[in-house]
Amino acid sequence: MQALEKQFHIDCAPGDVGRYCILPGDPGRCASIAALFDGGTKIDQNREFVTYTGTLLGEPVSVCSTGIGGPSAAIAMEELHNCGADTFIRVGTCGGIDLDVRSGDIVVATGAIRFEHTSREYAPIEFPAVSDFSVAGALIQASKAMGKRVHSGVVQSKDSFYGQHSPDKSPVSYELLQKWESWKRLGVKASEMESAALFVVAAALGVRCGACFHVIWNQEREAAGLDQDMSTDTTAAVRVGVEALKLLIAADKAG
Ligand SMILES: O=P(O)(O)O[C@H]1O[C@H](CO)[C@@H](O)[C@H]1O
Ligand SMILES: O=c1cc[nH]c(=O)[nH]1
Repeated sequence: MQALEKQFHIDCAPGDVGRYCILPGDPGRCASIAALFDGGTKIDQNREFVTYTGTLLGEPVSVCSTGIGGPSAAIAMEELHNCGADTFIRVGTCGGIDLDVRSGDIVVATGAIRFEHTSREYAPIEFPAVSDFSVAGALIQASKAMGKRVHSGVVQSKDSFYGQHSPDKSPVSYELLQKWESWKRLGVKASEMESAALFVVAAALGVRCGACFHVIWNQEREAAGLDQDMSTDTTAAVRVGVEALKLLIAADKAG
């Protein structure tokens, strides 16, 4: 399809969004992210895609929700790119896998397991889903500056939320359970749903993408009888994403 002026899903056109974009999954997170921009104002809302634009350090920046899963995340990234964006930070939630990852911590993805199908329509499975190095570095630096407990490493991206949480109910439980055991033994930090698609689409488009997450819970800590609360306040992860964007803007301005 030819690139339209007004993009088919996000309903934005070139000039509506900044070069720098934050991508939450949840549309309900957009207003609070835009509140951290200077002059953040709502541009449009269509389906799961809610877009605001403002500035940070004088540079136009946007937030656009992706909805849940790789297909809609890939659409958001492609259409934002068509409007001029080239630097993306996913700010999401995740469930911890590694026992050291606790509720309320921050996870920064260095790479993502491609246990989803969207990325296969952009690159052969041998191609790794990796975060942009400078974006991951900015996210780790911002987390530490805020005094947060932060973990960096590989996350698992999947298509089925309940395949993670109720694998026994699935007719393919044999595969879900065996691979989950592999993720644990390989030191995978957490599970979420969009990063693999975003990292691979970013590679296909030649743009930068990183991701940070608020840890809601850790089912492995619960299974091991370790302390385990539920944490739903994503404020810190949102601030990490915005502060990281400022670090990237400042570095880009410095050349
Ligand atoms: O909180 P968000 O960004 O949506 O991220 C996580 O939460 C959703 C599942 O509850 C999935 O989208 C997963 O990746
Ligand atoms: O456990 C979780 C929490 C958030 N998102 C997921 O995909 N899994």
